[in-house]
Amino acid sequence: MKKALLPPRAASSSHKQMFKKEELEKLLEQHFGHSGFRGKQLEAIQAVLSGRDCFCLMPTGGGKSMCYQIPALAKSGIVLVISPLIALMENQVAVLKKKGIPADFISSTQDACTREKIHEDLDSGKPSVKLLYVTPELVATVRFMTKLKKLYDRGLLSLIAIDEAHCISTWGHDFRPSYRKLSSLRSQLQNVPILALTATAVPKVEKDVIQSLSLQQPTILRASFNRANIFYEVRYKDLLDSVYNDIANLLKSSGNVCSIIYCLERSTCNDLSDHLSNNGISSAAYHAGLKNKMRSSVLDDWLSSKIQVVVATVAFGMGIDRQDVRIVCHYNIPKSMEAFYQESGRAGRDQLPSRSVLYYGLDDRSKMEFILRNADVKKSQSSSFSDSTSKKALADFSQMVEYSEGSGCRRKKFFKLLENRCLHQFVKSHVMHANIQI
Ligand SMILES: Nc1ncnc2c1ncn2[C@@H]1O[C@H](COP(=O)(O)OP(=O)(O)OP(=O)(O)O)[C@@H](O)[C@H]1O
Repeated sequence: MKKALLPPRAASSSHKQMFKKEELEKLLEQHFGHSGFRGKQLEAIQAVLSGRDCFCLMPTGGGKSMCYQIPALAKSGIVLVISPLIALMENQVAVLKKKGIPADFISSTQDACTREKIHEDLDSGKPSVKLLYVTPELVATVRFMTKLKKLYDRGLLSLIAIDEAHCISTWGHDFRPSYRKLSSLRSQLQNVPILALTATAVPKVEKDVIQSLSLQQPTILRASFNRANIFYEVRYKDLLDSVYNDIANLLKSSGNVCSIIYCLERSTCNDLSDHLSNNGISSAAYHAGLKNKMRSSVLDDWLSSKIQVVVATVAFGMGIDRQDVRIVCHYNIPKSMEAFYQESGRAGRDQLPSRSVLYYGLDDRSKMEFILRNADVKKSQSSSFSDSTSKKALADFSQMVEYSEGSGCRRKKFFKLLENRCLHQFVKSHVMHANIQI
């Protein structure tokens, strides 16, 4: 079947456009081979296609990218995708190009000639690119903003999608100062719908994202963040003879499955990876202490299944798109429920049964409490870091401890803690006059 875009409709008349579910499903089927939309995808797509701003909370692996990829195919004009990681952009663009969808990215890693070609296309009468991926840093430059304004004035900008939108919020677990600069988008490009996407379910973050981006009466969509295909388990380090052996046995007994093991310290990544390799498990360490070349070769080997297990610090994660991660282990307790949700959520993005195994020990608990307190002391010396921020970090961590030390069904406990946290914060801090769908 020949793949086609929908008949062109002028970007300028976009606000009145209505797209039927069947039309959009056809695009999904033709271009991506999926038989139907998942979770809140359809609502998000219809919201932005009708010209509305939208805040969309979907779980890790929930299919957030479809929420801007389908609009790019449905509408004339360009969808600008703002993404925090160059590796993630490269990956998505390569996948889209393979499918024959005109996508590109602009980044410092490209040679000048490639960048120039993209700019020439953007300046041409009829740009061919449908999805343009850029970093928040680029958007903050005067040169690129001027280019965006020109596209906007010519009616060629159909949507701005902001991936990992929680990075804009200091309340999020991944705050990035460059995201703050995106707050000027709304005033500069007034009528282009903005779609903010995240898997971070904290109301304070949601409120912050919506306010910082000045979203106008946004459609707010929240899919359930329960990851039904992940089995959650906690193992007590103090009851095990050797945690390293336990992990090796877990991996061996599961077959040679794709796995990530998160450790707090680089030295543990190296040690544990050596131990696993000596036990016949194909593994490598990944952390910020390795040279760039080494890091990308480990990533490539893991993405192409040359190695199955990566033993990593949390430097390995955001935007890593391998669908069939079957096990995510935490060798040390994470610092918060949100961090745990994101990290464990890298398992089972293909929706097949997967496992999260957390190794918990009292020493680790004390170590993390020490780190969180110490971070407070360090920051308060150099800036106006507030006491409440440190209290928050320790309170967040205490929930992680509650999860680890409690008994009964981990899934229930995990999602109850996350939900309570959200409801509690919702009541305290969230007054929203918008179209909210849960
Ligand atoms: N409607 C659908 N039907 C089947 N598979 C889908 C559908 N939508 C997306 N997918 C697949 O789900 C996987 C995850 O999608 P995507 O990378 O967009 O997730 P994400 O929400 O961005 O996750 P993360 O927050 O972890 O980055 C991809 O392999 C994608 O092809």
